[in-house]
Amino acid sequence: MIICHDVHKHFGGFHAVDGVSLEIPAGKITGLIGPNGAGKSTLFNVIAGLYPPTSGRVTMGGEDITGLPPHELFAKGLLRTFQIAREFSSMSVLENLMMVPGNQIGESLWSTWTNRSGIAREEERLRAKAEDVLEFLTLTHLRDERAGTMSGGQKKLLELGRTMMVDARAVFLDEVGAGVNRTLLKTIGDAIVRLNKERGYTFCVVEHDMDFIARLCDSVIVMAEGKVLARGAPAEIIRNEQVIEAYLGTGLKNRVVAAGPAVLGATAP
Ligand SMILES: Nc1ncnc2c1ncn2[C@@H]1O[C@H](COP(=O)(O)OP(=O)(O)OP(=O)(O)O)[C@@H](O)[C@H]1O
Repeated sequence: MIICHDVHKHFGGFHAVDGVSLEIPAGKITGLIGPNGAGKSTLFNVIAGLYPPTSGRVTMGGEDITGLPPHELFAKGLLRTFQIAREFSSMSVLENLMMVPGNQIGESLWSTWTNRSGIAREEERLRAKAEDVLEFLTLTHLRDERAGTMSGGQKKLLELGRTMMVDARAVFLDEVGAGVNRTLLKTIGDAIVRLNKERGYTFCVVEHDMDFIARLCDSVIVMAEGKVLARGAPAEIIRNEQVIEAYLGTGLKNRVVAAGPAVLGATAP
């Protein structure tokens, strides 16, 4: 379980995250939603070690991980993906996956002279693992394509695949559905559910598409203006008046309740 204890992140006088305490239960899929500028990405960045918090603590499984750099969190199995997928565009899809695990034997110049068979075995192991990941994500047909030629949605699947090359425990996904077509979004959603059910991944998902959140998440945390506004099952959250007001303003709330969840899926004004 990952717990934020009264986390603050200030940029000058601006309180982007303003006293957030929340729990992300192990082995569950938790949604993090809120209007634009609510502080979701900033909180992700604090948890994933990209920003030190101004104050407060983050723990994982009882261990204090506050302010640890991303590579140390990566080694502990905590990974964050980005709104814009980052791939090595001139390398093949397969090579992008094989790049992920750090400290490969072949990375040291000395070992390239002294341990050639060890390097070959390591490469074979990585290749087999990458092939498994491609099959899991239904990307095998793209294995030799240059990653830069993939569609936005395929790049997001590849990013999910990169988390599978290491023993991830907790994965933070930032707007994995943004700009992705419905078919690929379903593939991404299915992969998340399978990783959760079959491999025990813990997920925390920032997403504006409420249908996607409702399909995937066990519970949803709502942030607004740097604070936690509400927490509950997706069905409760889409009917929570405070949440609707935070997204759209009081005057529109009756229309939202009548229209159902998809309206919350629209990017807030
Ligand atoms: N590095 C920064 N310096 C100054 N202000 C920042 C910085 N990063 C974020 N902010 C501000 O903090 C607030 C919260 O931004 P954040 O990106 O965390 O919101 P968000 O909930 O993820 O929004 P969105 O859904 O639009 O991605 C915004 O007002 C943003 O302008």
